Amino acid sequence: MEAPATTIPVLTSKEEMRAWSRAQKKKGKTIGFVPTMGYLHEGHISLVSAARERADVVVASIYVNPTQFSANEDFDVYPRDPEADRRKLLEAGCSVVFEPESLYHIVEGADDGSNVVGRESGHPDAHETFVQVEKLQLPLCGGSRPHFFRGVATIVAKLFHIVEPDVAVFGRKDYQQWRVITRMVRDLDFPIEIVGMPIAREADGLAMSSRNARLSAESRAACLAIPRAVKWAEAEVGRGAGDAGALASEVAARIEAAGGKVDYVELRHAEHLQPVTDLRAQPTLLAVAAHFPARDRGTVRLIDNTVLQPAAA
Ligand SMILES: Nc1ncnc2c1ncn2[C@@H]1O[C@H](COP(=O)(O)OP(=O)(O)OP(=O)(O)O)[C@@H](O)[C@H]1O
Ligand SMILES: CC(C)(CO)[C@@H](O)C(=O)[O-]
Ligand code: BAL
Repeated sequence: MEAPATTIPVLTSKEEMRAWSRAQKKKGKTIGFVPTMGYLHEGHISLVSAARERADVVVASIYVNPTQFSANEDFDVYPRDPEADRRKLLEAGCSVVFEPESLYHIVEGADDGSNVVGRESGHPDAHETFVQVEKLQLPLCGGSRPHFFRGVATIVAKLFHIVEPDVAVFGRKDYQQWRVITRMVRDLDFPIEIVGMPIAREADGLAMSSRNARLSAESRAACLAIPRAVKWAEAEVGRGAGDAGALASEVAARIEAAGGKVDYVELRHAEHLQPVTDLRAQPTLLAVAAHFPARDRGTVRLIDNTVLQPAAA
């Protein structure tokens, strides 16, 4: 009997990754794919498990994608721990990890290599092709991070071309991202099934997120106002509340009262993300983003959401 592997194979170039996937396909295997930015937690592992249930082999990628960050965001301090990530992925039954150094065209000697929005190379041969999901990318996280979904859709399209998966798994913590990718795949005919998995939470209710590691101790306690306000909203709508504006104001007030700085609290159609006013008319996405002080510098921006089900008539 073959001894179980003690390390996970790490692929670092596009060519190696594509060759691995094509070799699997030749053997008749289906490929599941979990794109991540690393610093993995149980939320990511739930996506790997979901991919394993749906495909014969599973690829996870770890790549902190510069084009979805602006120059004043946390690209440089984004938490990283590739050794721990590889151990967790091996344990979770992932087949290989794709850890490219850069996925953007580097012009030798002319490029700073960052591609962070606002500090890209101005070289005429630099990367300049982007995917935009024109309307779905605008509200919510796209409002406060206008560069964000352009970067996400572009890197996910590139990763799909390199990994060539049959199924790709995303978390519904990043609800709008899941909708944007689902729309991109439909509109651009990627032959890939997109799966959205529920939010994994800490025991006290906080949505798991790599960025939680940057919260100060005080913020870690205070930010529980977010999941508590989300739960309160679920109960209110269960009791028959219908006024979207009033519900959003109260959720925001609860987060601000705990010391958070609200970025947005919005109620939108769960599928196409258009604003809604009557919560009794359809399942409605309640999406929240708020800043709490970080332990190093600045703030940590946390997101959470739920789909509110109207009370039975
Ligand atoms: N708590 C969670 N439950 C389910 N899926 C999650 C959770 N957190 C992240 N994911 C999913 O994992 C994938 C990779 O996300 P990413 O690596 O950015 O992790 P993250 O914890 O969301 O990081 P960040 O703190 O930057 O938002 C995405 O599809 C994301 O939605
Ligand atoms: C999908 C993704 C890996 C693209 O960089 C990222 O946005 C994330 O981790 O959610
Ligand atoms: N999980 C979303 C990645 C980002 O906020 O950049």
